[in-house]
Amino acid sequence: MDSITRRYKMSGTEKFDGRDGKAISRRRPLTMTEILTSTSSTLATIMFAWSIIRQYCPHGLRQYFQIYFGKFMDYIYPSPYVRIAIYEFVGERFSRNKAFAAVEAYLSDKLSDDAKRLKAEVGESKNNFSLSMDEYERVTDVYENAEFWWTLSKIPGSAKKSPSLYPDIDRRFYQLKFHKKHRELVKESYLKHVLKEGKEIRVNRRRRKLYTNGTGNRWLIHKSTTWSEVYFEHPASFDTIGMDPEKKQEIIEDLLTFSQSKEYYARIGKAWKRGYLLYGPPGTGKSTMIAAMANLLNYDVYDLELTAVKDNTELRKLLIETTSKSIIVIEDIDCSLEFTRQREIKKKGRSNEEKEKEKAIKEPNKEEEVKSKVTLSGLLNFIDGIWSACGGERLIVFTTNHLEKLDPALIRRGRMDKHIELSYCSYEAFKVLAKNYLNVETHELFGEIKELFNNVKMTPADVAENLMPKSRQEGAEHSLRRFIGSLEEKKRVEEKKKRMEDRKKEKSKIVDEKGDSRLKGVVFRVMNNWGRFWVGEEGGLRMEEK
Ligand SMILES: Nc1ncnc2c1ncn2[C@@H]1O[C@H](COP(=O)(O)OP(=O)(O)OP(=O)(O)O)[C@@H](O)[C@H]1O
Repeated sequence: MDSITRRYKMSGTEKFDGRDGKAISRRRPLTMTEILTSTSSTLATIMFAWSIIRQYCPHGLRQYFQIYFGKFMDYIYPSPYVRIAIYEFVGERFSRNKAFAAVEAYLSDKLSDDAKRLKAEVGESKNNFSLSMDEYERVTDVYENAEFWWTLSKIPGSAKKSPSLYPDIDRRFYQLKFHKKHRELVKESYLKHVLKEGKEIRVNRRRRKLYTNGTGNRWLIHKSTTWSEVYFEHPASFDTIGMDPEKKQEIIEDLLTFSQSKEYYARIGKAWKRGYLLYGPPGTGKSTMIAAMANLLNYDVYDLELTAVKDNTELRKLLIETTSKSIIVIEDIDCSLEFTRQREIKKKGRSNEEKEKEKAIKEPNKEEEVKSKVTLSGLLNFIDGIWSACGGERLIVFTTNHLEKLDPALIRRGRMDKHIELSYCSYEAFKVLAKNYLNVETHELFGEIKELFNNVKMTPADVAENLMPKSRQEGAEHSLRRFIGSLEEKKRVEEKKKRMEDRKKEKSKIVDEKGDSRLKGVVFRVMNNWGRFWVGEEGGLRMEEK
């Protein structure tokens, strides 16, 4: 090869003759160095071009470029995979996509041990980090022997401030990739499965809340009562409730059956809700039972203060704002409003006092606090009207100390499906409380206590208070002896009260008898003096001269 030939260009595969420009057909394979050099120079060119595009090409145009480049690549090399994107925000109003949240929860449960890019946030659960996949991490999921790949990606927003109401932020989305042969499986069941599981994980992980409706901002904001919330942290459980074990088990079974009966309620065409009426004297554990129910079923609690609700429309609004998996509670329903046998009172005619009350409700004084105009029919609609079906999976619980005062329409079966009486402490209930408060399952003093329970009525609240150790040194025996002392004292008081009542009854009986004989004497004398008396004749009456 001469010096002229050495100046010839090399293209890698063909060599050109420098004198007449014709290609010489001789070929030789590229060396490794040549491949690396040409690849890196191509990459450098692409990077350079991309950085120019990024810098000078408008955001919208860039997106078009990406889309069409993707389409072009698909045309050259058709991919057997299908991709589905689930965006974080959707719609014109940029509301958060519930599907995105469900997928996030679902995937956080599927994170494999070899996942490398994770995100830790302090979630709703107290003092706990929740881990989820970070951007561009990939999770593989297997469902019915098919493989699915999930990645979290984002479309970067423009750096410039957007003139629109909603800022042009990064748009995050989950991308689901699967082979096209699984398209039907995805459409039919996989996505539903992901949503269902994801929602369940979210519900189980959430910190439950206790809502109440107040009148705090009534005059300032919307002039209506709204729910305010705190975290629900009541520790009561059915294990700690002192009551007859069989009755307790029956309630637990009932609650669990309800919570697992979605399909059943749908099949019989009934809204998925159940009403419980808890009644009994004060301090028998009605509120404690509501907390135990919420903890058993993992439900939120809505404590509805009826006197703070302006009217039936506001009541309906509050109902719509409640979520599923919740207990709506109206405590002391007999004191809440005029629901106590309202219709019977109407029939009999109302006293002046009642008329006054009604007038006060009709013409509320603006200076005063809210005067509720919620009616019995409004409340009945709240319980089982057409609106009561929204949300589903809800318990409605009423509590009362005076069952006899309530309007029968309010508590009939179908509205209040289960009536639970919570009564004075029995020996069986005492044993549960002794176990809770003193960690004692059996004791020689239990026999004496059992005997005393046959004659003494004590509420579980009183028993609990008596069993509570009064100092750190106090042992179980000391507490039990003190408790026996209280039972005996109560027995003495009750016996004395009974004696006094008996004496009172005896006295009034004597007075009645005396009164009776005096009255008979008077009638006899009157009849004698007037010389007349009444005689019945064939069902009628006639007056006769003696
Ligand atoms: N059956 C029970 N088992 C365990 N503790 C109980 C029981 N009943 C009452 N207590 C205790 O007594 C206290 C008062 O109970 P709770 O408020 O639940 O009674 P209530 O029936 O709702 O009373 P009220 O009708 O006055 O609202 C609670 O702090 C609870 O610890």
